[in-house]
Parts: sequence; structure tokens; C-alpha cells
Amino acid sequence: MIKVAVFGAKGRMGREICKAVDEAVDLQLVAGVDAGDDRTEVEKAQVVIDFTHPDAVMDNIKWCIDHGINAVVGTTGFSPAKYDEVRGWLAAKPGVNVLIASNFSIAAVLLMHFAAKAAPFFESVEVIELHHPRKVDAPSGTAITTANVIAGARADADCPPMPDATVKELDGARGAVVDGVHVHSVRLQGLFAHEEVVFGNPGEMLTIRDDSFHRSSYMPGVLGAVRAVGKRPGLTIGIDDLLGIA
Ligand SMILES: NC(=O)C1=CN([C@@H]2O[C@H](COP(=O)(O)OP(=O)(O)OC[C@H]3O[C@@H](n4cnc5c(N)ncnc54)[C@H](OP(=O)(O)O)[C@@H]3O)[C@@H](O)[C@H]2O)C=CC1
Ligand SMILES: O=C(O)C1=N[C@H](C(=O)O)C[C@H](O)C1
Repeated sequence: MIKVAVFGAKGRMGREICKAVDEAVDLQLVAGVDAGDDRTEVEKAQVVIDFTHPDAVMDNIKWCIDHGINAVVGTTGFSPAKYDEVRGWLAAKPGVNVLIASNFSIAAVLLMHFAAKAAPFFESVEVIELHHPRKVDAPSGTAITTANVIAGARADADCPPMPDATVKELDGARGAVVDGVHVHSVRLQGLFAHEEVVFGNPGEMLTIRDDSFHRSSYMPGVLGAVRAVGKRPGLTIGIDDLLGIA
């Protein structure tokens, strides 16, 4: 039995995660807390799951590492510098592990995998992410990761810069630029979490799209990460390795 606590327990993801942990026969929910709550019960956990807020997540990870508790983190807002900071904290606490993934849904993880494979074959690529209007961050963490892996694959293949004649632009019209990839964020009532990667060549186009319709799509990935994190030393980024597609 793995003892689990949830940070952000009353949030949209947290509520679903508490239910999934409760229903799993090999996991025991020992605590669920939100901002400002007492954390005494959390200290009994072997794994903390964090789905909170980009401004809170680094302090939460530090708290887990200081208390010798492994962490599975879905909260967004990470950068290479933040990953390095977590690595630094973990180096001082051997035996404690952290797994961070910008997306735990199988469809989104596969979308990113396929996007990286397709990237070297196209002259142009842009990312469009579409989410519910309660989302606080833009672009989404998944879109940032997608742009990162596309840029990495293009750099490895020595792709030339993408064609783009824009010289006159209303601020934001071409979206945010992440690692040289344009990323467009749509916030629309009725949507949940969706992403399209559009690739273009002269005379042809490829679209790769994933749709999450419900938060249940993240649960197999989150619970799989909870079961795996104790066996993965240090910092693990993403669940590709857990799925055997790294
Ligand atoms: N990786 C993935 O697969 C996915 C990631 N996400 C990400 O997860 C995060 C949360 O999303 P969502 O559930 O929709 O957000 P919500 O705003 O619904 O929930 C966030 C919860 O975190 C709580 N919280 C804030 N600060 C702290 C803190 N310091 N310690 C403990 N709890 C805290 C909030 O409490 P209070 O209201 O009291 O402030 C709230 O209950 C976002 O970054 C989102 O992008 C979402 C879906 C999937
Ligand atoms: O806030 C959300 O809802 C989601 N956040 C994550 C992100 O920013 O990528 C994952 C998913 O898109 C849902």
C-alpha cells in the first residue's frame, strides 16, 4: 500500500485525483490539503501529488523534498531553470524523487511524441492549444513542452528557419514564440483541454490533434507515476519512459 497525499485537493484536478486514489486498491489517501491548510497529516505520505498553481508549486516541491517525501507534479509553469533548481534540491537529499509532467493523458503524451517525429520533415510548424476559460496560465504547459520537443527535433535535424514574411504585426497576432515555435492560445467556454500541431510544406499539411474531454483522462498517468516515482532516482520529466516511448 502506498500512502498518498494530495496538494490542491479541492481543486478541479485535485478532487478527481482524491477519488481515483481512494478507488485504487494499492493506494491509500492519507491527506488532502489546499493553500494554507495544516500539513501534519501530509507528513505520513510516501508520495505527494501536486496539482496547485504555477506560483505555489516550487515551494510545495521544496517542502516535499525537505520532508523526505517523493512528489508527482502536474502543476504547470516549469522552465529549464526551475527543473535545475529541483535537481539541486534533490542532490542534497539522495533517496527522494520527483516526477514532473506537463500532461499525464496518454493522448497528449503521444501527440508530443508524434510531433517530434514529424518535425524534421516540414518547413513550417505552429501549435494551437485550446482550453476552458478558467485556466490561469497561457500558453498551456503542454503547449510549451510540445514547442520544446519540436524545436529540439528541428535543431537535431539542422532544419533551416521557418518561412515567415511578417514585418508588421498587431501585438500577439502571431502568438507567443516558444523555442522559435509560434504557439496560439484559445480560451473558450465549453472546451476542456485540446491541442493541435499543424505542419506545412509546399502543397501539403499534417495536423496532429489531441482532445481531453474529461479529467479522467489524466488518472491512469497520474496513478502510474505515483507507483513508479519511488523507483526513479532524482528528477523525472514526463511519463514517456513509463509508457516505454522515451
Ligand atoms: N499535468 C497534467 O496532466 C495537468 C495539469 N494541470 C495543471 O494543474 C494545475 C491545477 O489545475 P486545476 O486543478 O484546474 O486548478 P484549480 O484552481 O481548480 O485547483 C488548484 C488548487 O490548488 C490549491 N492550492 C493553491 N496553492 C496551494 C498550495 N500552496 N498548497 C496546496 N494547495 C494549493 C487551490 O486552493 P485555493 O483555491 O484555496 O487557492 C486549489 O484548490 C494547473 O497548473 C493546471 O495547468 C491540469 C490538468 C492536467
Ligand atoms: O489547466 C488545465 O486544465 C490543463 N493544464 C495542463 C496544461 O497547461 O498543459 C494540462 C491540460 O492541458 C489541462
